[in-house]
Amino acid sequence: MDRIRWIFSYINKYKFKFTFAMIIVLVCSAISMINPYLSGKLVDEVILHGKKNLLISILAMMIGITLVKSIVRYTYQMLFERISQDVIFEIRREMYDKLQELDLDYYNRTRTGDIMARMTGDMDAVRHFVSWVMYNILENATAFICAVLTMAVINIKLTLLMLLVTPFVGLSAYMMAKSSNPVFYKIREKFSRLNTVVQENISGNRVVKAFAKEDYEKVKFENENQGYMETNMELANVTKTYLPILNALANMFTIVMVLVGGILIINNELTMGELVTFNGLIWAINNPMNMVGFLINDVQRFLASSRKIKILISEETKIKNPEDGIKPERIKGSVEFKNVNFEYGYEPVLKDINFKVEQGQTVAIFGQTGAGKSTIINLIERFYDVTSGEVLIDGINIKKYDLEALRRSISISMQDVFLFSNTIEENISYGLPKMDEDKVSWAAEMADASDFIQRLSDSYETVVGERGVGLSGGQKQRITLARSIIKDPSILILDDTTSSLDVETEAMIQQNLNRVYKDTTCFIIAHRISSIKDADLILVLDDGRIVESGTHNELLKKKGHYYEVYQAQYGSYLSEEEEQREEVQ
Ligand SMILES: Nc1ncnc2c1ncn2[C@@H]1O[C@H](COP(=O)(O)OP(=O)(O)OP(=O)(O)O)[C@@H](O)[C@H]1O
Repeated sequence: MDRIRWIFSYINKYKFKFTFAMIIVLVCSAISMINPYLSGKLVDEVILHGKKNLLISILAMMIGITLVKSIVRYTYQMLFERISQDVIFEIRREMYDKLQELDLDYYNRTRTGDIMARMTGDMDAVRHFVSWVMYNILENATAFICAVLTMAVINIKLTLLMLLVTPFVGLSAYMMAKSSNPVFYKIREKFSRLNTVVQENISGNRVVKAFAKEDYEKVKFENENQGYMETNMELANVTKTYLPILNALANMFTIVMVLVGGILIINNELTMGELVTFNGLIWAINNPMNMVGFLINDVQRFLASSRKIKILISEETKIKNPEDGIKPERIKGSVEFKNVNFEYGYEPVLKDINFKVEQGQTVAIFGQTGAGKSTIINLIERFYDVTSGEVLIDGINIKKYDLEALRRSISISMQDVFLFSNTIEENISYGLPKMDEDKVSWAAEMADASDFIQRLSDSYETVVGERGVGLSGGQKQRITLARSIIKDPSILILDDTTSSLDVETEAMIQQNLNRVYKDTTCFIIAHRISSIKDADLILVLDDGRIVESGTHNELLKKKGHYYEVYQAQYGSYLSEEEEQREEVQ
């Protein structure tokens, strides 16, 4: 019931259109009674009593009624279709808005295939319900009621005897609904799994090919496909059991009508014309019985799909955007972590992190993989909230900033490079209010990407990503770097952004950044000492703790973890340099 209430909360916006559509369904059902009634009159008055003068007018009325009925039916079908499209448009928009609002935590625990299933198959089930199932239920119910009333007026005895079959239809329909209900939820789940397998196979296509695992993938798909098919067969079996019963019961109406109607005619309790009217109305009794099985299935499909959509729409994001959050013209860029602890689940990932960076400084975060470097960045971007402690930007807790204003001031070039399947120009200027070609080529130059972009067949107009040319890892990194640079951020974060670049290119990019972004606070995560040695502050992270911090020279003097890595990376070159330094000292 809550899902019916839910869909009506959308339909209510079109309540005048919807009420009008319902009224004309009722009108259509009512006028559908006229032709069978006229057929009866034709038999009784024209054929049996020879009133030939009535023939033309009765036939003209029947043609007129058929025409009016067709127009009214067409009108309400179009109205329901229109309402369903409007409702779906609204739900789809709400779902998409919600997807934009949801935080990383949601995406970490939700399969992409499942989200896609909600946006496609589930939405279609809801559309079908509003555009077709609803008016069919209404049409069949009103036609049934009108027919029963008309029949009752003509002959109550025959009507009541025919209606004796109805409780059996109701019972069978109830049993069918009860048996098919769980199967629809299973089908919905299987469909989502099938979607996930396909989506992951396409996204991970290179891995599949590199490992020559096409056959393995085929088997994986085959299993899901088989599971989906079997669950659909389970539904077919339920339908197969009950549909013949419902059809047989529907035919019982005709049998009772012919049998009892015949006896009543013999007893002069019914005229031949009245039996013809009953016969003309029998479709309105039979049809709902024949349709009830299909309609039950469609309603169940709607219930299963709308549940999934409703869950997504009512999903709560953990990262709350404060009401009246601070929206500074421009954030300056000082960053402070005060006693920060953080865990994704139950395992602590960051432990008692304390550091302060002034505006314009460069901070490097250094440490083994899994030490928690990207997590620190996630907290600055407020992708997650700290478990305890505070992250301050310009001395203010980041939870007090308006999320959009905060993220607008921070630019991040991520570890996982992602390009949209669009032109390079669009990728670099992503999200900017208006395209500025000069700015795009300036950003590309800063990221040392302009040379290779100009060598591409369509230069900045080259389409990359899914349908476009393939780019090397370093080229993609440089495009994403240009995308971060063009934003003119207060805080620039380079999360392993230059790992695919050679040392000279990396040095050149860093010089460019130092020259142009003097006032921008810069966070660099890198594994190469050469990438971070000029930083104002280097934080050495180990198992979620800052174990050392200082400048390159200070850390070397400490002869701790940083020094060990330095030695490992520079080897014999290092010993010579040290000797020279000692000689100078
Ligand atoms: N979304 C997540 N859910 C649960 N645990 C996570 C999540 N992201 C990271 N972790 C865990 O948190 C720890 C720190 O991860 P993080 O990505 O910050 O490390 P990192 O130092 O950046 O590593 P790398 O250099 O490999 O990128 C790891 O143990 C990782 O398994």
